[in-house]
Amino acid sequence: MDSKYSAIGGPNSENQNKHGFLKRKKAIVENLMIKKPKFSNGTTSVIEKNNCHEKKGGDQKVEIEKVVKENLQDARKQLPVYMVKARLLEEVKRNDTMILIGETGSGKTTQVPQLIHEMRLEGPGVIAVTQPRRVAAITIALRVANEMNTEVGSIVGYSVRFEDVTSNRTKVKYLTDGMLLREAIVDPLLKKYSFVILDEAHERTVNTDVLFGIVKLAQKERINQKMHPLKIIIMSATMDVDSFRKYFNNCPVIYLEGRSYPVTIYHSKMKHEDYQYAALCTIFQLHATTPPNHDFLVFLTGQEEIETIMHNIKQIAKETPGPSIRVCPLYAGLPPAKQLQVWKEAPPNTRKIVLATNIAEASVTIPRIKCVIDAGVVKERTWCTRTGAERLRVRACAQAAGWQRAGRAGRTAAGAAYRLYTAAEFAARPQHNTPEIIRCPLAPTILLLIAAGMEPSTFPLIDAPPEDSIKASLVLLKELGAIDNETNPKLTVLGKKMSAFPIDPKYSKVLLSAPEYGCLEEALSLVAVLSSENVFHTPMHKREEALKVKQKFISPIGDHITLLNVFRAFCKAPLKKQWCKENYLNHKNLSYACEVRQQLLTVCQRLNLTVSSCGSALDQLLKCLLSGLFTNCAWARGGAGTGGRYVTGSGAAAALHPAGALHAMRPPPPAVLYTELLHTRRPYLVTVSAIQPQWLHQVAPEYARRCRAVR
Ligand SMILES: Nc1ncnc2c1ncn2[C@@H]1O[C@H](COP(=O)(O)OP(=O)(O)OP(=O)(O)O)[C@@H](O)[C@H]1O
Repeated sequence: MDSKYSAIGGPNSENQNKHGFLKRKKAIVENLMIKKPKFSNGTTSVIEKNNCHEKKGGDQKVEIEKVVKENLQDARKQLPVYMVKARLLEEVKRNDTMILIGETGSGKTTQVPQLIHEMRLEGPGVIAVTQPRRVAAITIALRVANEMNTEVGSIVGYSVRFEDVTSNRTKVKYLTDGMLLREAIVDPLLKKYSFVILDEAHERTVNTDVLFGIVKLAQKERINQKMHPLKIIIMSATMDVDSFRKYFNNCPVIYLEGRSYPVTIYHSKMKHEDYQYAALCTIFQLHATTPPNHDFLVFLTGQEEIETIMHNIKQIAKETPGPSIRVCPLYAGLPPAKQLQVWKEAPPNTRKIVLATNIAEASVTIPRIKCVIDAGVVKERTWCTRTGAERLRVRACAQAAGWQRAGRAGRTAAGAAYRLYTAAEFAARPQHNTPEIIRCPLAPTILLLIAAGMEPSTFPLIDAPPEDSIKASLVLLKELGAIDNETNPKLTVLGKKMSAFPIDPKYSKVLLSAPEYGCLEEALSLVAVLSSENVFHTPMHKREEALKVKQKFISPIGDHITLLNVFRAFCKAPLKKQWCKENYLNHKNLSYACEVRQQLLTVCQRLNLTVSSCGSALDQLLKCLLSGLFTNCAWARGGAGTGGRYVTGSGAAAALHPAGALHAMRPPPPAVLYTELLHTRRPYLVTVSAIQPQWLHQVAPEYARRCRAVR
């Protein structure tokens, strides 16, 4: 491991202040002038030399496309996986279950399914390849279709939430782990598939963990029923092999050696208090010293942070010599079409800087990325079973994530990864992430398991979640009316309908109750907005102005109606982009909410629900919301101070979030309904509406009795 890198222009006493980067811009530019580090240049790959073909026309275009296709095949053949294909296929034939470990970029995700298909080992069945993230499933399917010289949606397809690009001809199907899980509800034996390849197993998302159990049971049952066998392949570059091997009955583990291109890792020589600032410094130092065709990928924690840094890069770039810069954000809440912009080639002499969360961490290849800048942090949610509070915190990511991130450089040429933390800090980190199943609410997963006919208490999991977490989720599902009892749960008619929606059961209950309150029109809009990221855009430098504009949407009833006002106004606005800009709203997130609404409406229509509007009777909408979110009530405690002090149904004390519509209300409402109990610096109720205390007794009498003691 190399430690040549010392983070350049890192924070010092002069330029450290708490007012954002713009005040530091001068310091950054000055630092650039004085210290120019010597970093090695990358090399150019065959694919890269030819990927300008789309701009040419006529015969020349056809000619160039042919060369690109040939080069794609040449590039494939150079991949470590391809080089050992005969041996690998032997192992695939011989074993029903196997674990495949290979370096990032060795060709596991793109090649293994293709090789299996080329030999027709899948027979009449389909090869499913799961990915924890939709952007990976889509881009890999596009790449593999290209390599196989076919259109995506025919032999190669993908299926992600709200988008299915497959057909009867599809033999290699990339899909998110959540989608395969949903398919398992309808067909727990996964009969359509002859292979299930679970990729990026180290990520340990709750969906992948559950799928491990589903495929294990399906494989066994298919043998019992003398059906065609189900082959299982577990893949990763960085996983905890021993526990997986034990779980899969000591199946063989195949190690692949070699990677496509080298990645040099550089660690910071000193610790950074402020990783955002260190990231900016590093971006501009590398910008000054690397050729323009070296694109950068920077790992940060979330949308707001990405947008702030994007703004700062654009400002600093105006005063910085060198090639032009194109900044591309990449985070989960970004609408899918916007996410794919990242794969568009930048114009000549322009450097692309991708600012991403961990969604770009595994599986994806963004061509031309030669420098990865890794802040080494991730935003993680943990859940407290007792209070129902979610804690959102930025924490150091595991070593496995560090390796995955570094692996995003060196995909199409040699690359480098700059870690904004020291080698000692890296060594002190845990090797793997805590599995998500240990720290997240389980009601959605348990509902899916029951819907698939599984028994939650005996379901085989690699790591069992805490017992109280399972119990709390069963109690919630019972109170939502999704199951008949908690000890030997069976799905009710309502529960079956709830499992048809690809959303949290609390929200599917809201939609299913809406016809009773005559407000499905509004409920659909509200659930769609709540399913998307923050619709308000409050830039740091225009905060006052943004808050002033927000006032026109604010409802005295609270944040839910405020959100509905925003969404309705957005739908009516003719020039949406311009309108959002003027109103400090996030156009991307509102557009995404529109797409989600359409999808949810389709499910409602399939279930024959009556879509009607409650007009100005907004109490109806709040009662309907309460039918799904009744566990999210809080009551004012005496001596209401700033923001109001509340206690939730589970006894947690929390304050109204300062950004909420009710924060300044005096006196604070006696009872509220909140969407989230979030613990950042202190516990806050987020997205809150005022309700009448007696509504809870009308809407959820059983729960109201249970939590009376707390109040
Ligand atoms: N969209 C793409 N554009 C250009 N090259 C690509 C693309 N996708 C894959 N490749 C090439 O194929 C190689 C293998 O990618 P693949 O995703 O199969 O590797 P992997 O072993 O699964 O890596 P990881 O563990 O990081 O997911 C990449 O290193 C890159 O050279």
